[in-house]
Amino acid sequence: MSLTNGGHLGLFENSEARARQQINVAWLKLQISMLPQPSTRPAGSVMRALNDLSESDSNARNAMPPPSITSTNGVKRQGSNLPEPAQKRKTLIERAAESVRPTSGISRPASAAGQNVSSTSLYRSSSNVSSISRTGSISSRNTSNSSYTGSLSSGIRPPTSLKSGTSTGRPKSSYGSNKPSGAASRPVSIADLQAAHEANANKSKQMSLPKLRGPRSMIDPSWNSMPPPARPRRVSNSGQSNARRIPSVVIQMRDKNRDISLSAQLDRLHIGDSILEPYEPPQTPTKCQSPSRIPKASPVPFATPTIKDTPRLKRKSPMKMRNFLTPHTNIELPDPDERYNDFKKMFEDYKQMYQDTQIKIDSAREDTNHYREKMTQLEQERSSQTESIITLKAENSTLQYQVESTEKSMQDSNRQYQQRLEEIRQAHRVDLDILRQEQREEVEKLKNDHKEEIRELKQKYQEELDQERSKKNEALSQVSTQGALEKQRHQTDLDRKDQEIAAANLDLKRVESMLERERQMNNDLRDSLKTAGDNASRTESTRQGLQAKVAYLESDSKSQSEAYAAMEKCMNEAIVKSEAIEEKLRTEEALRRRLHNQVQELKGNIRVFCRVRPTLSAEEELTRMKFPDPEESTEIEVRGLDEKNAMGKDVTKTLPFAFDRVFDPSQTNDHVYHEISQLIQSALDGYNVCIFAYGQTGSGKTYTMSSEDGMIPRALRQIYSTSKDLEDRGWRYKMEGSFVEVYNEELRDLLAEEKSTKKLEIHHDMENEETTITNATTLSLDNNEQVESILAQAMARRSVAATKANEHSSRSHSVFILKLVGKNSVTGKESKGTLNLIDLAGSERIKNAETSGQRLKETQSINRSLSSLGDVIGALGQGPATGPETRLSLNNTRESLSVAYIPYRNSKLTYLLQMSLGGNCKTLMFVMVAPEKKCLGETITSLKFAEKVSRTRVGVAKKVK
Ligand SMILES: Nc1ncnc2c1ncn2[C@@H]1O[C@H](COP(=O)(O)OP(=O)(O)OP(=O)(O)O)[C@@H](O)[C@H]1O
Repeated sequence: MSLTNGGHLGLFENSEARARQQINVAWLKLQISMLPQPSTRPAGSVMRALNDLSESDSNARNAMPPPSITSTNGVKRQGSNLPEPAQKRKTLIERAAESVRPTSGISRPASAAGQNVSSTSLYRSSSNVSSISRTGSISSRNTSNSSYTGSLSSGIRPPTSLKSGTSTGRPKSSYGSNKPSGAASRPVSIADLQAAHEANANKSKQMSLPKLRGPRSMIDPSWNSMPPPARPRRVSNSGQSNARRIPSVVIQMRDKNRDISLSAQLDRLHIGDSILEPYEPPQTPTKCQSPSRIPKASPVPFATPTIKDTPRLKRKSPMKMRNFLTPHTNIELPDPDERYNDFKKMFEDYKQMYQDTQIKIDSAREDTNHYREKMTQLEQERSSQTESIITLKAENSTLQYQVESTEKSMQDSNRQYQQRLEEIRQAHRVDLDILRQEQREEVEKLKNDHKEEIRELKQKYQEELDQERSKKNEALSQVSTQGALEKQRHQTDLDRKDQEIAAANLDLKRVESMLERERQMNNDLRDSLKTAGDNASRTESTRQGLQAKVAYLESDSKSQSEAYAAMEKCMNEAIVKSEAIEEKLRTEEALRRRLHNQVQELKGNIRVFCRVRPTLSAEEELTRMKFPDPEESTEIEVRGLDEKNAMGKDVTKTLPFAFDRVFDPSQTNDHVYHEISQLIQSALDGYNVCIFAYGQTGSGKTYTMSSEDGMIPRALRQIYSTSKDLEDRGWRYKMEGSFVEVYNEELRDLLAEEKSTKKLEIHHDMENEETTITNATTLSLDNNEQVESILAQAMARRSVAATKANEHSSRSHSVFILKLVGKNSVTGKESKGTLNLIDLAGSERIKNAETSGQRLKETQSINRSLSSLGDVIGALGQGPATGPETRLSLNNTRESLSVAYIPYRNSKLTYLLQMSLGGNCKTLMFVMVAPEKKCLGETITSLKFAEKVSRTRVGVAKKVK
């Protein structure tokens, strides 16, 4: 739409511009044609001007650069292609007036040459205007062209700067066109003027005015580039001359400001040898007022020549008036006839020029009419274009309105759609909320139902579970009760079976021993029987002989009496032999006991066994120990503490120890007891046997002595069993046991009632070599059940005592004393032995123990008693070991003190064990060793003490009387 409008407008403006240019050119031609023809030079000037115009026209047509090319002075036109802001549309007349409106460049004074020669100035001025107009035409043409090509730059007009460059737009063919404007100050000589006039005259001859006329302007494209009617610049009349005043022809244009006076121009002609005045530019630039209307052909634009400007010329150059001709001027005047002829010729020229001009006017009138027609057509076209534009604008407005209404309706519909959408969304949201609420309620309801169901199910299952559990519990309790009963019954049966087995074993052993004895006796009896058989056979033969004798005696009574006496003699001899055999058997039993005792004596009266318990924790660091003789098992090597030798080097010694027997950690209580069982037998044989365990706390003393399979229970069982075996040989034993402890140098009864406050005291019967503890509870070991009872009670008391005195459980020496009194009913012999099984308190260094108060007292007491034990053993080893003498000397006589002093009274423990230590008793010491390295110090101390004891020889044990 805009393109079409632009195209229409551009076309219209082009037409308008062309019309205006045509009018201007016609107007110019008309003016030129109306000019009075000078006789010679002016005509030349006019012709030159027309020729310039033609050349300008030609130049414009032929050498006109494209719209974007530079102007004639080489300066590129600026902004010719730039769109101008929209302007108020003007009428064709106004535009025509604008195109001829003089610019500053136009009003600029012409060159000096133009100023000095009026005609030249006029035509050059015309040329200038023509060039300006051509420039304008260029602009118009450019506009026209751009209207077709650019179609958006229809309103582009030549920039003012281009218009102002009139000096640059001067045609090259114009007079002085090759001169720079700055050279205008040079005075022009008459010779120059004449040369110029002649040149113009020659050109005017070549010039054909009719070429400007004719309908060519309508069909020739170059006509479009014709300049607008150039308005002759008002030439100032400043050019004064001291020459004679010559009536000048003034061409008065419609605008009197633009009067061009030929007379003034003629005044500038140099007459004679007068000095030509330099051109003086007008004080104020001449304004070329554009006609508000297209000039009509009717008014006569020319005025009659006047000379009214002459005084003004005089007035402007008062100084030069002195050079005017005066009656006194001595100047040789030219010939009047010649001057007349010149004037006449000039007149003819003017006349001719007038006629030509008249012809031109006519032609111009025709052109004007033609232009008017054209104008009318153009006006019609314009109006039609305007109407079409209006129509198009209306259509555009309608379309815009439709577009706006459509957009508005679209916006409305969109808004309605949005509203509808929002309503739908709102409704959807509401529905969704309702649905959500319903679903939430439903879910809640379902949850509640499920919870209720779950709760009911839980309750139901819980009840069932409880019932099932109660049933199970009942069944379990029944089963457990039955199991417990069954277990108890089984345990009872088991115990009974064990007892039966033990009894059976004992019986078996007893039977075996009895069998052995019976076998022996049988053998003896067989021997006796054999002897008796022999005797009987002999007796029988004797009897038979006697019977024969009786028979003979009957026949001979004397011979019978002699046979009876022989038989009686044989019988008496058999009885004697049998008695001799029994005596021999008793003698052999005594020999066995003696040999057994000798074996024990060979082993030593104080023997030392070493036992290393196994480690109780795998994380503990152990002492490096070696058992170098696994077969004999009598040595042990202990890697000692780190020490520094004399050189200051770290030295770790390996300490070897040798004992009667060494038990490594793998050895059990069974292995240990097997080694001491012969010693237990000695107690039955009437010896005092003392077995004690020595060692630091936690080294395994109680485990070895008092545990269920320890030495005490095993000893009791063996003693009871052996005593029963000896019954077959006539021995009857009475066994009484007591269990005491020595705590802080006090005796406590472990078998007494809990609330017993009886004080225990030790009494030695040196005559009977018997030790008694007053107020101590003694349990009799008369049968197998009693043995187990004593063991159980002793262990219970021991545990009760340990529990009761837990704070001093390892702080006391426990002593189990079993007295064995036997009597052989056959031989009538008696034996008294005592078995002392002692679990000593743990040896402990005070500096290692956190001891204070009661604890310190306990430790001191323990250490003192242990030290006394060592002293006693050491004294026994150093003494004469005479046995009874020693005891007697210790207890009864001061004289014997010199023999040996055994410090039994230094502690309750040694005093209690006085009868069990020394030459007439068999002593076995267990040195218990803990394998942990943290116990290494105590271990070495214990081993050294045990080694000292082991080296002690206390004489030969004797049977207690
Ligand atoms: N040969 C062993 N085999 C297995 N465990 C043992 C052995 N010897 C000792 N023990 C264990 O070592 C721990 C300490 O032993 P026990 O109580 O006999 O030492 P103790 O020397 O009597 O101590 P205390 O002097 O404090 O009474 C016990 O738990 C015991 O069972």
